[in-house]
Amino acid sequence: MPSPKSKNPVHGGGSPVLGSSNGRYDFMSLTKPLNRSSPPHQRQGSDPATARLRASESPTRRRGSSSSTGSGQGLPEEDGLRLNPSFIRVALSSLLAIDLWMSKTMGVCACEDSSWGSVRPLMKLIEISGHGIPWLAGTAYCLYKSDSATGQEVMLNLFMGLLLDLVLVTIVKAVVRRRRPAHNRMDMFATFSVDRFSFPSGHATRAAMCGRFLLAHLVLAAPLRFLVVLWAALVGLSRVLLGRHNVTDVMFGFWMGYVQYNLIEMLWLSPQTLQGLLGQLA
Ligand SMILES: CC(C)=CCC/C(C)=C/COP(=O)(O)O
Repeated sequence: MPSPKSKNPVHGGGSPVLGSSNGRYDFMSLTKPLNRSSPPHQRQGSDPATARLRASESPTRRRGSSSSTGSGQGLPEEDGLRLNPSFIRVALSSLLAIDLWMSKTMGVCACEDSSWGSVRPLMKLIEISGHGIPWLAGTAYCLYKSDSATGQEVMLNLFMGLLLDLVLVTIVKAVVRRRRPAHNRMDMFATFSVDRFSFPSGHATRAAMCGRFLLAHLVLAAPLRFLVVLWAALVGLSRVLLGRHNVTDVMFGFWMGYVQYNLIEMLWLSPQTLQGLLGQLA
């Protein structure tokens, strides 16, 4: 008499073609027919074709097929469910491999001895142009110096946007915790502890957000507008050339900064809102 385990060939991580003679389970060849002494329900699918089909199934799928007791019904649906996650996993790991390879290849200013090491000082200058401190200090200074209500409104919203950017980037970096590329030298000035992580690039978010802000509110002349776009692109590119970031950190940073600008527009502080807020505080 078969043991309870052999009645349910699905459990125990074993194959439906487990032999159970004298109480022991042995893996049997999947291409050989099952032992004649097996009960009829175990002999289902004992022909070589079905056995091969089962052999190609993963343990998870075998688990899932217990309800159809080897009838084969429901397989196409299960195939759809199982193929997708593995396809996504393969696609993601391929993307990651390409990202790491591209980032390493492009990190040509990562140190002075790198192939483009002589350009490193220029890249570091571009880095400073996208750093949070000059942007916060510059905006606060313009806010203080501005004598028109419109100017103050614009500068205040830019200042709030810069703070929002710092908070959001900190949160995402702390959650994702992706390490910076191995070839990066951590010699950036004024960093927070969360800046040991690289995803997303804070410089890229700031460049995209401030770039959009400048284009929408401050820079109208066409040649200057081109320079703003060029500057934002160079800030992003310099992150990879300096070896600070992987390409995907910068791409995501650009996207995040772009969306952050939409957020600034949505939460725009008008003088009336500001007066209301200040009135509530007083
Ligand atoms: C200290 C302040 C106000 C901001 C820190 C700015 C900073 C160093 C961000 C890191 O940027 P990446 O993520 O692009 O390396």
